[in-house]
Amino acid sequence: MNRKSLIAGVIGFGILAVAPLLSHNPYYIHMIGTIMIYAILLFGLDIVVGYTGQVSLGHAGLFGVGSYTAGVLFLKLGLPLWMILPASVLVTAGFGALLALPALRVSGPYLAMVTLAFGTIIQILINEMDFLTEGPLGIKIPKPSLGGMQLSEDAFYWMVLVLMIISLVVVDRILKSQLGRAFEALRGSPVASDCMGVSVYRYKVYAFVISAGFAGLAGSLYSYSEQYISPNTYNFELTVLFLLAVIMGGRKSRVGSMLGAAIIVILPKLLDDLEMFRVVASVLAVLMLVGGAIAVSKKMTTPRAMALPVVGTAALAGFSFWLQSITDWRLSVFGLMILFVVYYLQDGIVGFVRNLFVRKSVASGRAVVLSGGIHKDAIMNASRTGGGEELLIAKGVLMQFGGLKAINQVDLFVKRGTIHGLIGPNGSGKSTMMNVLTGIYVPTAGSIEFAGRSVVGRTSSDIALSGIARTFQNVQLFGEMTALQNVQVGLHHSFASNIVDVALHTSRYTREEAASVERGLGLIEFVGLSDLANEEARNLPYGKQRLLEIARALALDPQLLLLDEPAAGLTAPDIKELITIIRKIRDHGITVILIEHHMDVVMGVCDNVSVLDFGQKIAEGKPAEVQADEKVIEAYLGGTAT
Ligand SMILES: Nc1ncnc2c1ncn2[C@@H]1O[C@H](COP(=O)(O)OP(=O)(O)OP(=O)(O)O)[C@@H](O)[C@H]1O
Repeated sequence: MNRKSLIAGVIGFGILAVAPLLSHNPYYIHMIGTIMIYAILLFGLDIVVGYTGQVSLGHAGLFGVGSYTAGVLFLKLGLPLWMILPASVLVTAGFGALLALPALRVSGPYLAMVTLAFGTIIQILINEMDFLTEGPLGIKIPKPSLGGMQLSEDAFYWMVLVLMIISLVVVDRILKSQLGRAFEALRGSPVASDCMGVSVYRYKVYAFVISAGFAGLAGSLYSYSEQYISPNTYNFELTVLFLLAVIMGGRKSRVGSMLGAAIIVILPKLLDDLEMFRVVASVLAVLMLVGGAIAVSKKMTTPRAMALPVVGTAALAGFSFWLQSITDWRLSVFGLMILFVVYYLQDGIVGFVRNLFVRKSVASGRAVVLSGGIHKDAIMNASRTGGGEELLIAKGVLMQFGGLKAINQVDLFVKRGTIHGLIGPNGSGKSTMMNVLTGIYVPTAGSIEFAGRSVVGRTSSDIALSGIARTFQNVQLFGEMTALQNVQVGLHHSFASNIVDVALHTSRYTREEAASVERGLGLIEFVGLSDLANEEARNLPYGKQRLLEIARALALDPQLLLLDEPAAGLTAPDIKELITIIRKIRDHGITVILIEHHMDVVMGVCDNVSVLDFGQKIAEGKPAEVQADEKVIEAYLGGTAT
């Protein structure tokens, strides 16, 4: 956390801490308490929505599980607060796992439907299981006691504030650790994530379970806050409100979650009061006018693009003064505001403000100081045991897509410590072979052995961890992450620390994190991108992105590195540099399979070359032999071999 955020945080939380002393109106204190409770839930929901990019419509259900765990444990067993809070977290995390394990096998609209169904089932269960939950009657819970003393409204408020701050710190730490990077990576490119040994499915489930834990904590605090819980609270509207809060506040931001929580608690109340609504609509119109003027003057947008939101908010302000009563219009106005945010503030309020005022050449808040420790020899030497033997043995590999045989009975033998070229005309099956070797496709027939173990049928992440790393023909970087963070995802396997280490920043975690930064910078230096380590990957030129993919793949400490057209998009000097890099990689004992259309690269670095045409292997041998082969010249080089 930088100094400015720390000072802003201390001031903000300081104001929240003294609020009960300044305002003696219990209504407002209760309202702020509710916002803080919702914020705890939204910190967790943002992990799922903002970081892993999944849609969950089940969080009202999870919130309900947390509330009812607290309610039932109090009602039936009379347990104290210090037992009820962790129990609610654990039970809800368990329900989160129950939901996530089957649900996360699907994605997109299907996931939305499954989570929605979960929320509905929870509500029905709470209603029907009256032997446990008292059904529609609900459960009454008094304010909790601590040390034998029942907490007053103010004391409870302070407890919620402390728990919110702890939740914020824990979530922030998780998201800045290897776990957070895994969450972000699987959103950026699921296929690359799996091929870096970060199992997409497993980390989606982790994200869901962690998020459910926070929903459980929020739910149990809510039951104490309201002192009465009933099934109707945890309905579909609430789940939509939670999702909107994350989007409105701004995803991937803790401030955004707190802002979102404030909006969903305060806005409905504001819309109950016409005078208040007029004030809010007028302030919104002024903010939009000023914000729009700044954005246009900074050339971040065009006057034309700003015209509609400025006129729209001005019209809303005018409309508010024309209205006699707001009751009939409440839902329509709420809906309009939501539409406005979805259309014009897609990065939420925090994202909008950030774009407006912060000049970002560097990804916010995550720049790593480059001075000091760079790992001098960041590439691990691959084991050279029994040099010269075959590291990869593929026999009779067939990959069929419907009637098309993309690879047809191909044998491939790759010797340890060599650079093996795989060439052929467009559509000859080279990338398909890579995908088969890395578990993205399961071959229709044939066997593939890597370092004495079969690859067929294993998951991509398992294969990656066993020592096969790759780059992609269509670059698959994690675009919103910095170059260094991309490489750190490749170093995920070097972390043994768990979520507790991350939350407490134990010495094991801090040591591993520091080592991953050091090695990551070393690998970035190895591919010549040192001055771009803190740049978001999506902002790098295409050629540099390819080099970054190589650094990320090397982070896996592979024995075999598959390079899929690494020279595509590189300038002539960059290609020379690339050839040097590939040779240096081989010198570290790492075996390379190289797909490339640039013949000078293939001829310059490869020890052996296999040639594919229409899915079949038509030639194999030393580069010079292959170059002179009649069939190759006919099929691939078109008689222009030099
Ligand atoms: N998932 C898929 N479904 C159907 N057909 C596929 C699939 N993947 C590849 N193919 C087909 O398999 C054949 C081989 O494609 P592949 O991408 O492996 O060729 P390539 O040699 O890598 O070509 P290029 O040099 O253009 O990348 C092509 O005809 C392609 O359309």
